Amino acid sequence: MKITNIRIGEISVPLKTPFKTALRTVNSVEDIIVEIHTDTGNVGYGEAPPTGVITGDTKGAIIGALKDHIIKSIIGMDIENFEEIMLKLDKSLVKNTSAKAAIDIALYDLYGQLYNAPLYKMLGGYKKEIITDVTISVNDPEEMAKDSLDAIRRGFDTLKIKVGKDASMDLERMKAIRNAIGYDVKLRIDANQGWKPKEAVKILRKMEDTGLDIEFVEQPVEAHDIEGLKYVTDNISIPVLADESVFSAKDALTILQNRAADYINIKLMKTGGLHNALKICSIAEVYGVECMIGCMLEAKVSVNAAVHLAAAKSIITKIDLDGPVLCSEDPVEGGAIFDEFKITLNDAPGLGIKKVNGIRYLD
Ligand SMILES: C[C@H](N)C(=O)N[C@H](CCC(=O)O)C(=O)O
Ligand SMILES: [Mg+2]
Repeated sequence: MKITNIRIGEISVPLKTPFKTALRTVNSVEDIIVEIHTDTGNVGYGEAPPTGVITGDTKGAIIGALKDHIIKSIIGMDIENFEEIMLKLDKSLVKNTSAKAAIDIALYDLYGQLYNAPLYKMLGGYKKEIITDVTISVNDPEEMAKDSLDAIRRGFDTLKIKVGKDASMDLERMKAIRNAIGYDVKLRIDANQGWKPKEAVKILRKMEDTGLDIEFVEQPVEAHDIEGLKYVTDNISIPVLADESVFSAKDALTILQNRAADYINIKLMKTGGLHNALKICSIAEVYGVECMIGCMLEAKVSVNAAVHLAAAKSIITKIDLDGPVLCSEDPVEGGAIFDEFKITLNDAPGLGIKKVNGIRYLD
């Protein structure tokens, strides 16, 4: 199964409501899609969202990385030589993890098709169904309480609450939500780097003292501030999950060796795809540290790949794969079925994607 052509396109999918974090506000998913075509007539699909404030990858940078570096380095190669293709992909240029992830995902899709097996079974096949949380955007406390109640009515039993914007309001936000929803639903919070270390400890201790029952706090401080992350982890009881601080397997090792966080959030757009995400799973297994699998604002192609990984690996115990349910439309035919909180895999080969509708080709 030789790679004969790699096509690049873009899709645009409006969100149901604006997505707001401490880092950005977004109204639609604007992602790059890749199709890897082979001499056997198979097509592998991949996707990359431009999340400049987190990965540094803009739309132009993703297209440039694909056209000027990555495609040239793997065209003509045989999917049977999978390890060799992955080495070429890694070495094609530094950083640019989103462009690499799009290609890595499409290659794994073809790898599954080559051996006629669904990807989650090839990676471990731990389960076939997973349950995701849903994100509540950062707004004023009343609106967040209302959005949380709506999410519970839709069946979600775990909410990921965005905080870290106008820090003085964060305690009020969480009190308003807890008062509205009661204690049967899990609340995890994500500050998206919005606090300083001492400020984070102050706010989180108040949340502890108020009995808000927070499952964990995600990325309280700036991504590069590992010392600050450790300071927060050492000084509160709520567990800390590292997100923007961990891109590579080496980053994960540094966090775990220093006990700078309690959990790791794996995202394919940070790792450069599944092959590096698998390395983080192995490191976490060695340390006995559970992982979350997350996504950026992504449609169903790349989130599908994350679903396969989540279903394959027992070390992934927390799921934040709500990208597709935040979208108002689904451009993807085939693949996993997203029914609000419940995500069910099927046993079609690879990712099981039949078609992506509405692609505007850029080649
Ligand atoms: C969409 C997902 N639930 C999420 O919250 N991801 C964010 C980053 C998303 C983005 O800005 O595109 C995160 O975990 O920080
Ligand atoms: Mg996060």
